[in-house]
Amino acid sequence: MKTEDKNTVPKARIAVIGKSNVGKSALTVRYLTRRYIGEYRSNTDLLYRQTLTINNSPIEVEIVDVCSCDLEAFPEEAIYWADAAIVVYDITCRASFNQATEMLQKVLQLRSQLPTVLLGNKADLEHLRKVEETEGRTVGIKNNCSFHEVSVAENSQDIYKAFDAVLSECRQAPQKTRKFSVSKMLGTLIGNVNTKTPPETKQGGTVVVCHKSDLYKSRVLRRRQNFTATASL
Ligand SMILES: Nc1nc2c(ncn2[C@@H]2O[C@H](COP(=O)(O)OP(=O)(O)OP(=O)(O)O)[C@@H](O)[C@H]2O)c(=O)[nH]1
Repeated sequence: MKTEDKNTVPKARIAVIGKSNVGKSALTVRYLTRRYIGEYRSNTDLLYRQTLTINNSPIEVEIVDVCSCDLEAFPEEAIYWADAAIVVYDITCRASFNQATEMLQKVLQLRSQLPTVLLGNKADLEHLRKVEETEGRTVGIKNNCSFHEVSVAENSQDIYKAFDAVLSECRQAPQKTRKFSVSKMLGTLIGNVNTKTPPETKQGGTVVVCHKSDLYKSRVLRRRQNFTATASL
């Protein structure tokens, strides 16, 4: 987490990763907007930015929703970029669980102290379940990270608990040295070399649509604002 000085709002970055179609975009949008949007275009990474209040204190949160379209490659840059990771699988898809398990291990190899959560999504589809809850819990325990089964569709309260807990952990973590600042990177992402922050929307959030391979090189392809209104995301 980055804190620039006493008066600035602390910042935290979360990478949401997992196999394609597990519900990463739905999860991120649900957490930030409380809304469920069923269908998303999914050929780009999305960077969300919003100021939230956690434990009565503001925190500026950036969440990268990593697109899984590129042969399911491990999103290493996102993990180096992040202050926390949320690894998602779909309880109706064994392959997504296997991939989440591998991803979790890789995350912790690269960043052993990174606050990490394992989420088994689509818990509403009990009749299609292929992964038992105990299996997820066991992987969580083995990797020393918290675990929840959730349904983004049904607005499980554990979604908020998981994000809020990881953000609280970020806030408590000592500041780490960054290769580049959040504001500078975002400023560059939106094509503003003066590093001014993008205008806030009424809901206080912005979403930046980024090309997967260019996100961490700070090159923007397109910008959207007011993501709560862009239901086609
Ligand atoms: N039944 C059910 N469907 C869900 C849930 N969460 C997401 N979905 C659906 O799962 C599909 C994939 O959701 P996305 O959010 O696009 O998944 P993603 O992981 O971002 O997919 P990629 O962008 O391909 O990586 C969509 O049809 C969602 O409506 C859930 O909790 N329950």
